Amino acid sequence: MIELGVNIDHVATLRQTRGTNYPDPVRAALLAEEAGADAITLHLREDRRHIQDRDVETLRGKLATRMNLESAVTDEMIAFALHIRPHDVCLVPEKREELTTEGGLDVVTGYDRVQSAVRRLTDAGIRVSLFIDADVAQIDAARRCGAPVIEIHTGAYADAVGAAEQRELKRIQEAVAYGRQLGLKVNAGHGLHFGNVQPIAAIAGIAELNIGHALVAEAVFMGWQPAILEMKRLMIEARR
Ligand SMILES: CC(=O)[C@@H](O)[C@H](O)COP(=O)(O)O
Ligand SMILES: NCC(=O)COP(=O)(O)O
Repeated sequence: MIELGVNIDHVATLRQTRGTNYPDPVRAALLAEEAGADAITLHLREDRRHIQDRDVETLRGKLATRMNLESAVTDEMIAFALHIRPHDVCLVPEKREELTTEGGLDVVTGYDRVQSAVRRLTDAGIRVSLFIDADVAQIDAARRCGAPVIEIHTGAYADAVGAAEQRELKRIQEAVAYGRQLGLKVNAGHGLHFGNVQPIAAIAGIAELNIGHALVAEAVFMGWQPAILEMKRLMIEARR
């Protein structure tokens, strides 16, 4: 059964916009679990533009499912992840000036740094995922550096239209098959929404989709829990 990781980053974006203490991303996480989320994903960015350290610390130990903490490969963020000890850490690239995560982690170029982070987190009992593009060399490097999980960046697929969207979908299908061939758990995420999720959810080798921005957007119109219920319904329907 394909799983849904609900990313609560942009509940925090709404809070940070005014510097209020609402909407509370911790409340959003617990309600998301009630609505069927299989995991809660949150990204503590170096610039703290949305999720704050206190959100992660408050949520720690409160989840009935599992925390998937997204983290840049920096000493600060790895130390924080080791302090929190979530079930999962997903290592992601980060650039201050980016609007959102623009591409996958370059494991090939940053191999030693990534491998060291994977080893430290794994030794602490944390399952490590690498957020990478649908690229054979990156998948090979992820496997070689000891990460048991990869998350395929679906942003290029989400941004594409027409023939380009089909090309991106094929790239993702091939990347998922290759990752599974290497024995990796393969997740996917970024930019997925009600209109484009089903072709990705239909890919049999995908274990989990991490979705956030579109759920917060849909919640404005249909409510938070109904949005999560509908996303899960679409995902399960895609697998039938
Ligand atoms: C890694 C990824 O695609 C997202 O989970 C990440 O959180 C994007 O960063 P923003 O949430 O800041 O857009
Ligand atoms: N890793 C992807 C994620 O957690 C959510 O990305 P998005 O749905 O907010 O684009």
